[in-house]
This record gives sequence, structure tokens and C-alpha cells, in this order.
Amino acid sequence: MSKKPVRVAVTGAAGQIGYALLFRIASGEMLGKDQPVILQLLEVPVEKAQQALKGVMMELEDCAFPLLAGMEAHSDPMTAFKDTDYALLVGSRPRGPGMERAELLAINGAIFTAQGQALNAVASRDVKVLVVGNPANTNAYIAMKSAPDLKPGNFTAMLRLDHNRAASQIAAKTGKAVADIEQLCVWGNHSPTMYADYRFATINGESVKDMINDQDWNANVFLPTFGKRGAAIIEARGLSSAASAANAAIDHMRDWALGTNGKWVTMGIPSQGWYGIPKDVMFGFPVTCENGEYKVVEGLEIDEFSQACIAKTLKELTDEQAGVAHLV
Ligand SMILES: NC(=O)c1ccc[n+]([C@@H]2O[C@H](COP(=O)([O-])OP(=O)(O)OC[C@H]3O[C@@H](n4cnc5c(N)ncnc54)[C@H](O)[C@@H]3O)[C@@H](O)[C@H]2O)c1
Ligand SMILES: O=C(O)C[C@H](O)C(=O)O
Repeated sequence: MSKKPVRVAVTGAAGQIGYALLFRIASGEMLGKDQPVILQLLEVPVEKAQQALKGVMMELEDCAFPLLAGMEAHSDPMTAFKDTDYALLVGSRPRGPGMERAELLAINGAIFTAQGQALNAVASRDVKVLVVGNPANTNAYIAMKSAPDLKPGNFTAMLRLDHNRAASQIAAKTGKAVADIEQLCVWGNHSPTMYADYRFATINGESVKDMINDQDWNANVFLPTFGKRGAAIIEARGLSSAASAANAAIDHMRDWALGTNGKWVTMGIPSQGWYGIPKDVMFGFPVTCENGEYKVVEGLEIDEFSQACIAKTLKELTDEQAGVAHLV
């Protein structure tokens, strides 16, 4: 018997990430090749954006995806999020060359108050929310705080692009296959302060740290290059990453919904005090997923270098959080 369709809301649906995301959701890459979906698409109530959204929907129609059980265009989050099971909050301004993501807070922060409130009012009580719009961690924090009737743990921020970027760099450095890397994680904020930690990582059972054995490369080449990858893409493309961001959003939601089979992935989630991170700070942690739930990998040893990196990214997040106190 075929499965009942689930409702997937996507904001910023006519934007560049939206264009790289929707076709993959509709083809079953996010929730499985046996899971029909109804897309509930939100764009700003502006003629040009709504027209563009209409065009994207025409293209979705032209794909004749067997799993696409329905599709709706919205200009109000109160209708877009009605009964939604999954919400991918992408819609917001991207940064341009020379900007830091935190600078977007003043422009984008308020979007997430309204959308958190709308999710609180009309979404499924089990809705799984992924915030992609930058600065993603603090926007997710705002949305979570604006939705007191929903489970805080169901609000997450995207660090998966960073996780994937770190994996690719390590694969290049070691000359091994990216698919063979296990137990990698990224701590903290989706910003240049985040800390990609390969101390526990293995490739075919061998320690990545031992394979690389070069703390100077870690501190002075790997981490800075990794931290500034988003800016490097903006510099090269003139636009912020889109296909790789959409790919990471698919990875994040797929793993959360369908499980990771014991593999570690990174998710930005509200802390429950793990590793000394204060409650509710939306922080990148290593997790595994099973039965639609994520579980933090606990008990990892945090050495002095890692502690300093984690403290730095935490400080940035708590500062951002303090800066949006008026929005939550
Ligand atoms: N977390 C990450 O790893 C990551 C990676 C890449 C991009 N991003 C962020 O994702 C966001 C979107 O990027 P993009 O390249 O798709 O931008 P874009 O400008 O191409 O598209 C954004 C779309 O959002 C719409 N929008 C704006 N406000 C909205 C609202 N309140 N409700 C609904 N829709 C709204 C706009 O009309 C536009 O169509 C940016 O903030 C960008 O910085 C995050
Ligand atoms: O860097 C940006 O502004 C876009 C995105 O967050 C990225 O990391 O590519």
C-alpha cells in the first residue's frame, strides 16, 4: 500500500537555493523514493517573486514526478505552514562580497519571529524544522523561541554544508574517498568561528588525525580555509552557494527522517547542556539519527585546543543571541 503524503513547506521557494532544492524533494531524494510529498511553497507577497514561484511550479509540474502529490503557492506563513510535517526555512537575504553572515541578522532576524509564530500556530505538532537562511543558528534560535508550543528540539540549523565541506577537504588531504570518512563533526556556529574536528575521524578504521599528523596544517590551513569557504564561493561566483546548500539541506532532512545507520553527522540543535554549552544555544554537535530522532554523540574528550575553539564559537553565538533578545 502506498504511503500517505507528507507536507513539506519551503520558504524562499523562488530563490536560488529553492530552485536547486524543490526538484530533489519532489523526486524523493529527501524523504525516500516511496514517500509522496505535498509542497507548500512560500514567497514574499511581491508580484515578481510570486510570478517567479509560479514559473518554478510550472517546471515542477512538467517533471511529472510520481511522488509529487500536490503543490501550493503561498504569500503568508500562516497558510504555508498549515499542518506541515517538515519546514525548510530558506527565504531570507543572502550576503554579498565582503559581508559577514552575522551582518544579516538585522535584515533577516525578524522573518524568523513571524515564521516561528506561524509554525507554532498551524504546523503539525511534530514538525521538523531546518533553518538555512543566515545567520542560520541564531535565526533558528529566534524561530524556536517564537514557537513555545512546539518541541524546541525540533528546530535545527544547517551545519551540514560545513560538515560536507570538511569531509571533502580531508578526503583531498589524505587521498582517500569521502564516503569512507566516519566520525567527523563541526562544533558551533555556521560562521568562520565554527570548529571542524577530525580528532575522532576514521577512514577504513584508521585515525585521520594520525594519517594527517600535522597540527600546523590543522590550525593554519585547514580551519581557516574551511571557515572561509562560503566567502570564497561568493567571491568566485558573485553569488552565495546554492546547489551545495540545497544538497546539504537534503542530507540534513533525509538523515533526520530516515536515520544515519550509526554514522555521525553534524546538526545545529538547541543544546541541553551537552559539552558545557548552555541550554538552548543553537550549536553544531555531532549526532546520529534513528527513528526520526537525533542523538548527540556524548562523552568525547575535548582537549585544550578544541576547548578554545569551542569557547570562541560559543561566545559568538551567545553575543548574537543577546543581540536578538528584542525579537524573542
Ligand atoms: N546555512 C547555510 O549553510 C547556507 C548556505 C547557503 C545559503 N544560505 C542562506 O540561505 C538564504 C537564501 O539564499 P538564496 O541564495 O536562496 O537567496 P535568494 O536571494 O536567491 O533567495 C531567497 C528567496 O527568499 C525569498 N524571501 C525573502 N524573505 C522571505 C520571507 N520572509 N518569506 C519567504 N520568502 C522570503 C526571496 O524573495 C527570495 O526569492 C540566505 O540567507 C543565504 O545566506 C545558508
Ligand atoms: O557564506 C554564505 O553567506 C552562504 C553560506 O552560508 C555558505 O556557507 O556558503
